[in-house]
Amino acid sequence: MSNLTSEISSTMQTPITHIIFDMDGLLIDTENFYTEVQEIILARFGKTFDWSLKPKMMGKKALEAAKVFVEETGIGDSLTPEQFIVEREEMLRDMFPACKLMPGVSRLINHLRANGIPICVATGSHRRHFELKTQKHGEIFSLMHHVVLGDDPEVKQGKPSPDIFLAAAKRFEDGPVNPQKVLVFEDAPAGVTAAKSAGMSVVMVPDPRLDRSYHASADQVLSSLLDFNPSDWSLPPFEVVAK
Ligand SMILES: O=P(O)(O)OC[C@H](O)CO
Ligand SMILES: [Mg+2]
Repeated sequence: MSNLTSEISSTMQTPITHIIFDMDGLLIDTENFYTEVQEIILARFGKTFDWSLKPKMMGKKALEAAKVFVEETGIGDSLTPEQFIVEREEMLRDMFPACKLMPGVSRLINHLRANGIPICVATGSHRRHFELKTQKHGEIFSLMHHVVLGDDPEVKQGKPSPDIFLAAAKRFEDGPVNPQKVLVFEDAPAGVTAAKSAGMSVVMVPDPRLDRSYHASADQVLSSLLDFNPSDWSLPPFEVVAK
């Protein structure tokens, strides 16, 4: 995989004080499960699921993504968005509990906590999926100050609307936090748009299969959280391990 590490594209006016993490595809590898299940469903209709459709779905609330899926694949006469969700659900609920943390998550979260940087999660996932996905990752998620879910009453519209990030910025202990002081980590184009619309800075960690044209609105693009350098954002540096 080529290294994507890019220079920060905007000049920071205000130092970053708070961090918001996306979840699916950023903290945990669940986006691959969605892809796998959608491939299986489309195969039934003699069609293939590919990476031109994936970016239009990822990061969005379930029903919004389902509508895109049936419309764009032209299977709307045979499967409604609601039926698609039911069919997908049966497979996903068995897969989610086995999800893994993405590379670099543990090191980064523990580092930010150890340095007193307030952190939280803003995910399009609803409560039931969140519980399944985090079953084995309680330790990491317990380090988050709060979690805002896609079915939260304050999240009127899912990503790419800024609702979820603005709600997340309000709920920090010392909130509401000025969006200019917030750094968001995202993998999805809809999430990057949502964070930029909220007035926040964004580090994008995209799947390598995502077309590079989607990278343009992020402030920094990385191949992996392992490549994140806190000093780029005037955050406390990782400790150098003595040899
Ligand atoms: O990427 P997230 O965490 O906002 O999750 C969104 C959906 O549940 C999956 O695309
Ligand atoms: Mg995501």
